[in-house]
Amino acid sequence: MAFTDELEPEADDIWTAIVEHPMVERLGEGTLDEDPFREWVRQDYYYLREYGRTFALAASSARRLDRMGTFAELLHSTLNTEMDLHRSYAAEFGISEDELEATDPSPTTRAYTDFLVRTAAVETFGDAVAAVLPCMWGFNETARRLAADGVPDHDQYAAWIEMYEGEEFTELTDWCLDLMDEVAEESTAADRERYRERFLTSARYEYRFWDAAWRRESWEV
Ligand SMILES: Cc1ncc(CO)c(N)n1
Repeated sequence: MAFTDELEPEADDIWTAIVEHPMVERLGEGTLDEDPFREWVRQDYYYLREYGRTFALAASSARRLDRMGTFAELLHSTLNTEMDLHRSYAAEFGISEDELEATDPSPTTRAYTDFLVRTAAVETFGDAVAAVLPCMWGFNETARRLAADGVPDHDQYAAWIEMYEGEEFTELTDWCLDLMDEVAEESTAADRERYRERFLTSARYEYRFWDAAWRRESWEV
C-alpha cells in the first residue's frame, strides 16, 4: 500500500473536522463575517512567507535535480501567485501591503511556521516533504469539498475556493503525494514512522490555523 494511502484515514478525519469548523463552513456558504477572514488573510500572509522559506530549505536538501527544481518553483509560485491572491484580498479590504507585511503572528501561526521551518532545516528531506504535504492536501481537499456543495455567492470566498480546488493547486497536491510515496519507499520503517508524525503534526496545525483566525487568537500576556 502506498504510504499516503496509509495516512489517508487519519488525514480524512482531520479534513472532515476542518470542513465542519464554523469558519470554513461559513466561508463555503458565503455567510462568513469579513473580520475573521481578514484576520486569516493577515496571518496567512506571514505563514506563506515562512512556507516559502520551508520550500527553499527543502530545495537545498534535495539530492535529485528534478525535486530541487520543483521546490524552487514552489518557492516562486508561493511568493508570487499565492501571495498575490492575499495582496488582492488586502487591497479589496483596504489593508496596505506594508500593514500586511508587518502582521505579528498569532501563537498558532508562530508555532506552525516554526515547526515547518525547523523540520526542513534540521531534519531530512523526507521529513520536510511530510511536513508540507498537509498544507497542499488539506487546502485542496477542503476547497474541493466546499466546491462540491456549490461556489458561494461572495466574490472573495469564491476566489478562495477556486484557487485551492483549481487545476494548478490540484496538480501540486498530486505531485506532493507522489513525492511522499517515492521518498517513503526509499526509506526505513523508522523513517516512515517519523514522517507520519510530522505529517500529523502539520495536519493538526492546519485545523488550529483556522480556529486561531476564528477566535482571533493572541497572547494573553
Ligand atoms: C495555513 C495554510 N496552509 C496551507 C496553505 C496552502 O498553501 C495556506 N495558504 N495556508
